[in-house]
Amino acid sequence: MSLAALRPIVICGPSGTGKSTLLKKLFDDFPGKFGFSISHTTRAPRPGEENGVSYHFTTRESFLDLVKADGFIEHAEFSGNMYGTSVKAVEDVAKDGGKKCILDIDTQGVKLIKQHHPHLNPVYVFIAPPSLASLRTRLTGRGTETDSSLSARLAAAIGEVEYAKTGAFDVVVVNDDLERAYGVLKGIVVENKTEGDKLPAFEE
Ligand SMILES: Nc1ncnc2c1ncn2[C@@H]1O[C@H](COP(=O)(O)OP(=O)(O)OP(=O)(O)O)[C@@H](O)[C@H]1O
Repeated sequence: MSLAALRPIVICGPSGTGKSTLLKKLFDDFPGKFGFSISHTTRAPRPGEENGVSYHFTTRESFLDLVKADGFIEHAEFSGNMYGTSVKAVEDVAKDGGKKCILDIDTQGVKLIKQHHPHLNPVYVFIAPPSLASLRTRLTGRGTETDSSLSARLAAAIGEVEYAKTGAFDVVVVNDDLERAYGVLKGIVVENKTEGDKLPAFEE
């Protein structure tokens, strides 16, 4: 398949909106068609982890060199180790792996790609909840949140929805009924369709 047909797919949407659920269905249905990029990290490999497979293991010095060279789409430090998604790792999924790269990132990451790495030319997909009330129900139902993490995620969701309202995404998928939403997502990422759903007004 041509590299143009293997444009990376950026999947973005509020926490709890169902991104992982939808992507799991896609990976299960189309084994070998999609891939995630391999991240860089400065942490030491654990037993069984292979360089270039689990992660690109690197020294802090080379990691920082790559940061300076604007080689990362996003990077962050967690408990003393640096982690990042490099531009090259995303390109390699198509070039070396022959797969479409799926990037599950937040709106900050979307903004960084648009500002610093537009040549990646991804298809930007926003996964929207049907309403903020349903997002609250899903996050509560998942059983992973405390009161404060729930409030933080809902506050972040409002900011993400506001960003989506600016037209930053090529296409929107409203995850109301899972099978219906999956059908729309599949149309976009497998059949290269450009029609999605209308972004809800979120006026509650
Ligand atoms: N269409 C749907 N209808 C009802 N529940 C759903 C639907 N899609 C997903 N869910 C449920 O909503 C919860 C959140 O889904 P999921 O974990 O996939 O969200 P996420 O967007 O990946 O969140 P995060 O960004 O925090 O990883 C899960 O419990 C999931 O089973």
